[in-house]
Amino acid sequence: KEKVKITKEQQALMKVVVEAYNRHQIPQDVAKKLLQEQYSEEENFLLLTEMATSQVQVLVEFTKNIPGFLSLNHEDQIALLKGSAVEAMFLRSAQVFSRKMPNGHTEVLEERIRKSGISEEFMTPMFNFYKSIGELHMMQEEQALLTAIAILTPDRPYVKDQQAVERLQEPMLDVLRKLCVLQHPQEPQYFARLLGRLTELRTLNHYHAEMLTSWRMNDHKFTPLLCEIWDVE
Ligand SMILES: CCOC(=O)c1ccc(NC(=O)c2c3c(nn2-c2ccccc2)CCN(S(=O)(=O)c2cccs2)C3)cc1
Repeated sequence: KEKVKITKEQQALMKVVVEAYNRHQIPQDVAKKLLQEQYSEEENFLLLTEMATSQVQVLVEFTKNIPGFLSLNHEDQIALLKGSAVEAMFLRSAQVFSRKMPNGHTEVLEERIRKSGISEEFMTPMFNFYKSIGELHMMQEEQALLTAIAILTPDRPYVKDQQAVERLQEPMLDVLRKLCVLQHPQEPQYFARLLGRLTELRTLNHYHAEMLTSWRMNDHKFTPLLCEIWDVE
């Protein structure tokens, strides 16, 4: 049984990624608003738009701190951000949702999101994903690395130099694999389960695209940043 050991460089890489990941959380006032007063469907939608917009800003800051990302070809940097924006938001949403919130808060939050004008057929896969992430009880290191791995997916549309992206993604996969072995010795398949969530996450891209179309039908407005990153309007 080879002794799994995280090297000094891998420790350093993990530290940079986790610190960048933790630097931004949902602005407390916004999250509080989502949990408090009664809101109309319209106001819930606006709150989610506000939160999703701040999430994109956070995603860009986080991504810039991924070692090596800024040395990628500029067009490829944009292609990776646009290709992973929805997945990164739902990964982050799942972590917010499954965080030990004071009991009752999760239900209220779920209620708000259900009453925000999002079509029903999108809700089920979204909440199933939140629950499947919650069941993993991921450590913050695992959450941060998994988000970086999702962003550094080489086969996003329009990425030209896929090898350069693979060279950044591989060290992340390697340290996450070692971390899973060390943190979950009784669960040899834990790493595989984490990567399986990335596959489930890709299906949410499809649902999200459908959702955007349905919103545009009943002319819901998004912020310029969301329109830019989601390629709408
Ligand atoms: C500053 C750092 O920001 C964060 O950490 C952060 C984390 C999570 C979120 N999440 C969300 O905005 C969000 C959305 C949904 N749920 N949900 C959510 C919020 C809290 C907990 C769990 C889930 C469904 C629809 N989308 S949407 O983008 O399609 C949308 C629909 C309508 C207009 S925009 C958004 C935002 C910021």
